[in-house]
Amino acid sequence: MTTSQPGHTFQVDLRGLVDLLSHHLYSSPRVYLRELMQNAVDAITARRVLDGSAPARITIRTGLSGGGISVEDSGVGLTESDVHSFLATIGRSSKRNANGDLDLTAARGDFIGQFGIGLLACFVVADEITVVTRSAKEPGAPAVEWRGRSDGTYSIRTLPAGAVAQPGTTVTLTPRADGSEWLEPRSVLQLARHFGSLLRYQVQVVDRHGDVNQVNDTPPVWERTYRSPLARREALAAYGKAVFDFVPLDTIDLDIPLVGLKGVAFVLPTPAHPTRRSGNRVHLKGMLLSDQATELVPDWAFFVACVVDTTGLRPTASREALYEDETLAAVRDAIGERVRQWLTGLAAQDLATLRQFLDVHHLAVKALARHDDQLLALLLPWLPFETTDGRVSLDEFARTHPVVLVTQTVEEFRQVAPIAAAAGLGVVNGGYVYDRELVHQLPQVRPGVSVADLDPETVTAHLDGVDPAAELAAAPFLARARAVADRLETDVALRAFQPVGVPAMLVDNREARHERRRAELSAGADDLWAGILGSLSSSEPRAQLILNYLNPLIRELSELAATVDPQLSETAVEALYGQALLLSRRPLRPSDHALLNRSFLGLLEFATQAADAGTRGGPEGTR
Ligand SMILES: Nc1ncnc2c1ncn2[C@@H]1O[C@H](COP(=O)(O)OP(=O)(O)OP(=O)(O)O)[C@@H](O)[C@H]1O
Repeated sequence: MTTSQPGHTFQVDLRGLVDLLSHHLYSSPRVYLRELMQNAVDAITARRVLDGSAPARITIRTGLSGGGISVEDSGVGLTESDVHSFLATIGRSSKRNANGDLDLTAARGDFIGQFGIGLLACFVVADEITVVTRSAKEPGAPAVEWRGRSDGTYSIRTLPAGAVAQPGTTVTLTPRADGSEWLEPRSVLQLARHFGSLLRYQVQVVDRHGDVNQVNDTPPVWERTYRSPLARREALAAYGKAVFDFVPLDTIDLDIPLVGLKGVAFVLPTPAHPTRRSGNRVHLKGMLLSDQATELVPDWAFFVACVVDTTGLRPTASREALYEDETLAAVRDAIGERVRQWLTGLAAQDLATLRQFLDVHHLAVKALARHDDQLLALLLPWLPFETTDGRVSLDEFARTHPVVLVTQTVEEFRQVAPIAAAAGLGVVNGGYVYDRELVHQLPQVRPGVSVADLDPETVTAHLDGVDPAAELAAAPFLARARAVADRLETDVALRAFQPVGVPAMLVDNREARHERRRAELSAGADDLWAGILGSLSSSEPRAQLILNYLNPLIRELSELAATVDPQLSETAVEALYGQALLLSRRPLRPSDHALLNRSFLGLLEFATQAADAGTRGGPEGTR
């Protein structure tokens, strides 16, 4: 029979707990200074609830003897019993309500801290923390000195009356052997500026010579008053340059009262890669929480980098990231909506900036417009595409081409663009990511425009036929050309097209290419596979080698076919095929390389023989 034991309480290994919370919660030792500044800010906030005119000063002193630093604040201070219950009890915080529960309203509204563990971060860089404090709530109570050590022990003593002149707290750190670099004067000033640039109370760093450096520059640049909108824009741009090291293309004001969020989205002046998102800087009540908060803006808005200060978002316990909750999701949506409004505003009133923006970020906008009908309607006509008329907006293109043809791949576009353009067809390169999908959505936005996929037959159909007599005269050459092309699974046609300089064009589509690949495999396969591959054979159109009758070389080859060495005609056809293949800019297969090689060497041989024959037949002594 089991008997239930009276309640036991967990035992805590203090050394282990201190080690866990100080060394393993945070990503870097540097957060120690953030925790100290944050406690100082919270203490001043608490004192100002008692006395609205109380001083609000935070002084960080560096270069103390032994290499330590101290952080002194004019905050609310602690009585002896406060010290026992808050400083010396891990996990207890004065920033919760009386019954010990987290009073979220007060903690979020007024204080930065809430967990009761922040001070322990100092043990990453310090062996000992000394807190000398005098309470503003009980001015008659003596000042108290508390010494906490990284092994989890502490001592406490009351100081004689008059030892501390004013209410407030001074926290002093004695460095650890391996943490002293973080307490060096230069690191301290850098860290204080990094974390504290937007803190609302004055923060100064004073070195051992008494030189004073300001840490913060309040109010934030977006909350100041300016002579003119231009002066404001310039100030924001200068701030963007200082923080992100780029001059923004434009700035977007952010203001979400629901979570007390204000700040600015800086539009990147150069293209950003969607997967390499810019780091947003999130301050919580002035204190920098993260400079890598990608979660603050929707994925699609990767072309902005934000700096915001908020009172209403929750930090994780390490205070290095935002807590992912519904509020954060709502903030993300609100920022997305603001960026969208900015784009709408540009389309309505500032086309020059819109064009500048699209030049840089069209890819981002294309990604976004696919899922956003409003934005699609707004921006699709302005988006630049590669077309047979050059790089133009779809609106411009559709004005001159009532039927907009779009290719499926870049190589299809490369292959047919010059010929289609010469034949009066309007083709858009749909091979880049999102482009084909977007072009097909154009009729929704611009009714009356029609969009169709371009197929090779459309192009061939638009090329002029050749006069029957000329075709007849070219019959012997065409017969030889067909024999060669047949081995390459290709048909041959004679047409007249521009530009004249192009002797032959290979019109092909994906199905035809698959068909050729299947034939190649089937030729090299054993009986079983050849049978299976053969059964997959389809009657899709083959690739077409279209010879240009307007081209002088083709004309000569067709006219002289009867008198030319058949071997030369065949090599010439192979060379034309090879050249058309190169023009199509398609990746070459080993068999294509072999063909190019063969035909080039073949032509060289014919040329050498011809030169040789010419020399022999020439006057004596010319050799
Ligand atoms: N400079 C200070 N002035 C007055 N009280 C302080 C000061 N620093 C710390 N304290 C007291 O010590 C308590 C514990 O501080 P600690 O930094 O560990 O946690 P916290 O600030 O309450 O919460 P968090 O872990 O979120 O930072 C605080 O709640 C506060 O009561």
